Amino acid sequence: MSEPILEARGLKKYYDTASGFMDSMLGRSNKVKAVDDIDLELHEGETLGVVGESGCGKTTLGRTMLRLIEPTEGSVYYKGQDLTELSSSELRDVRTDIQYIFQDPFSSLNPRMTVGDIIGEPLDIHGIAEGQERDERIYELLETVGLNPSHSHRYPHEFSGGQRQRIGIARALAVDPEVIICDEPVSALDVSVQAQILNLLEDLQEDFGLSYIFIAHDLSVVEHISDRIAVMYLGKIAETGTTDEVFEPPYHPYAEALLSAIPEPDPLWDGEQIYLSGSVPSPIDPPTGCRFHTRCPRVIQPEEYNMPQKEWRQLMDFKQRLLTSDSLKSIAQVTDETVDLDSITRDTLDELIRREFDLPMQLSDMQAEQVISQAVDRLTEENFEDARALVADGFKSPCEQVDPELQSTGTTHRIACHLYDDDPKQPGATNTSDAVADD
Ligand SMILES: Nc1ncnc2c1ncn2[C@@H]1O[C@H](COP(=O)(O)OP(=O)(O)OP(=O)(O)O)[C@@H](O)[C@H]1O
Repeated sequence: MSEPILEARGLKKYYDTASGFMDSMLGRSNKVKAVDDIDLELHEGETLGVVGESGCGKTTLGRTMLRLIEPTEGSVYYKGQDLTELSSSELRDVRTDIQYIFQDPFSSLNPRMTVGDIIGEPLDIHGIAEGQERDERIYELLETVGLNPSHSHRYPHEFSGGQRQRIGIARALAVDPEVIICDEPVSALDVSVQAQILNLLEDLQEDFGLSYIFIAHDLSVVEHISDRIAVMYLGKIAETGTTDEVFEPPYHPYAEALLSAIPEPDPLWDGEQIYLSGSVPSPIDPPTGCRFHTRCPRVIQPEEYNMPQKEWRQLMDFKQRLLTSDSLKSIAQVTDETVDLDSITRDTLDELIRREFDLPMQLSDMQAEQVISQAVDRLTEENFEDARALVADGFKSPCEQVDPELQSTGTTHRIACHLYDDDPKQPGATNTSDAVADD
């Protein structure tokens, strides 16, 4: 493969959320780890899809790569030149080579400017064309993106969503870029219009030899347009590879869940839909070890346990709830007003908890049964501290302990998951075939 045209190395963006003067004075700040140590490569002429749920850091990554947002740490190389070291005037020159297309085609276009001036603005800023030449370039760009050149005097509100996104694309093309970072360019559009914009982007790539980073929250959108895909979770890359590699086993359990959520029957996916427990944790205080362990359907059991995977996942959910709740009501999610939690018997509480977490009255593993049983004893006494200590110690996954590195599982395929650790001393070490068969 050719040298990367655009490359991120150890890229981090932490947002400071200190809320006021006192916070800053006292050094109290919570950092939102939006992008946390990412390596990424874009090769010439290719499309790299970047996928993940809302809030996982995709936009921050895209904007940091263009230095629209200053990175906290790390480097971004464009044709080998470190963009993080450039002065603002040097950066302005490079910005003609790397352009950005925004998600919302309406709010990203100035409503008081005609379409001609919107597209002409980058030509003016970079001194590319003026007068007659400028007008001709604008007409040519409108035609290139499938719009009528005679509409150049119209305003953005006179166009449909899809047409506005075409205007955004024409504006990006105006400076004759080499790379375009497309940030969810079709998410705000109807499905039928989405296909037209994707086709247009593909045609433009072929005609002008463009390279794209294509950001989306949905794998089905990037599936057809991407040569390679990077799956992001909570500021990190969970899996990366060619589109075929990402759509075929072995999977990162998060990528597998995203694949299973693709709405229509997908020719590349024939598994069942996987439902993830809980919601995406806060990037201010991400989970220890593997960030996905709090929701992972395949979170690894400690060596001493042997129970069905679903049971272990439910126990981990119980643990998380207990560690973050301070009342029996919130632990067992009691909504029934007739249940008096102040005088609840041990057996009733036991039943409520097991029902809430879909656990059998007797766990399949005796050692684990002992832990939950003792925890319920402590909870009946409202001794939350001891109950928490019991589950924190008794239900500890190897996945919580070490942050997994991205490791090769194929020529260009890499997964950051302890299921695929080769080093037997590492937590959760199993070989790949065991990991798949185990599921
Ligand atoms: N300026 C900011 N200050 C503080 N936190 C921010 C800022 N911008 C984004 N964040 C936080 O950083 C995290 C990543 O946000 P980002 O917008 O990059 O994610 P995303 O994957 O693009 O999400 P979406 O698809 O919803 O745009 C989120 O938790 C978000 O709340």
